[in-house]
Amino acid sequence: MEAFLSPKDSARFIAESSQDVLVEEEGVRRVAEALFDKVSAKEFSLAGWKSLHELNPQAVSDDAVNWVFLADTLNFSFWSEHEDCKCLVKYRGKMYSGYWALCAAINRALDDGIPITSAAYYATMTLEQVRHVFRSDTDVPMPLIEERHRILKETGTILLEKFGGSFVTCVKMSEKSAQKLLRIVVENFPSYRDEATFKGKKVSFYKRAQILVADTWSSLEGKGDGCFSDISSLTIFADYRIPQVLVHLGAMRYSDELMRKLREGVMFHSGDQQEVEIRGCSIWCCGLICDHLLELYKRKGQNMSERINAVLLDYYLWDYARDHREDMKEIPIHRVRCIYY
Ligand SMILES: Nc1nc2c(c(CN[C@H]3C=C[C@H](O)[C@@H]3O)cn2[C@@H]2O[C@H](COP(=O)(O)O)[C@@H](O)[C@H]2O)c(=O)[nH]1
Repeated sequence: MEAFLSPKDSARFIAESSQDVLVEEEGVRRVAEALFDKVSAKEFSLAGWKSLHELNPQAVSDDAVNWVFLADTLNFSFWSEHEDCKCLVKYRGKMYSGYWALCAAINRALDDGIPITSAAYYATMTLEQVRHVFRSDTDVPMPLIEERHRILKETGTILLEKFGGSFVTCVKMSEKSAQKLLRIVVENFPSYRDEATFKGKKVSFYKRAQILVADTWSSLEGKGDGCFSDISSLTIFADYRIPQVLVHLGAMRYSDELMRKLREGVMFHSGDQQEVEIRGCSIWCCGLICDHLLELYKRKGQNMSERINAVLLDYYLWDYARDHREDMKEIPIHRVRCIYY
């Protein structure tokens, strides 16, 4: 059977023949120049994963790695039909939305003595128990709760049967290779197979699998089993926020026809040509931004390959998008209900 192109090769292929999404070379250069002084900031650092995000586990431990595995297994589709009517989770006096609502619900369950990060527990949860753990503090529930229940059972069962119930087993099997861990995840856990067919070719994005490897790297602080020698081989994670911020910053552009559909709130389906173009061009665009950033430092005699990679660029842009929601409201997200991002 024909193999899937890697996310990087998929992005190149998609960007070369994309019709409704364009990577703006001049915009890429401008974004790289604007980020030049940010590279040394904590928002662009591995340490920022913990220091900037109070809900992320702060310890270097097996529990933290299994927390990351659970969070990234459910890390998809948080957008709501109406911005002012969405799932919110209150945790320790603070309201969280979107992806952070998921993390707040996980930590709320742990505080309540529910072993939600243990595969032995989530492999056998009932739908009612899943509804309770991920309950919203508004009358808008977390989207796709039935799918989340199905994925918890499937993923938990596989982790128990093949890896002794802990994602740490997978990490150790990867022998400090990000690509090997990515392969272990995609080959063993079906819900992570974020793939499509584009103009006759089998392409992949592996958004949740790649962010799982990245978050594992961050949780282990890039040390010990998490000292991935090839972490720079990952691409950014093609979600629905990164495209929005790339268009907002002028590094990417949508055709008038696509922008009209986005503004009308048209629902796309995973694998649609325009949806694949948005995701593939986002990956390609960020790869070019990284390349240009490295080049700018190289011209100053500095090799920044340890400080600049797609993971850290992604984290920075994603957090930027979170903090500039109001500025970006003219650029609609693309709406897909799926389990991949
Ligand atoms: N590309 C990219 N996509 C990311 C993340 C994260 C969370 N990572 C955080 C954890 C540690 C890091 O420091 C990050 O701060 C979630 N998502 C995706 O966004 C969407 C949710 O958006 P909203 O509805 O606004 O919450 C949804 O598709 C989700 O899968 C990321 O980092 N990069």
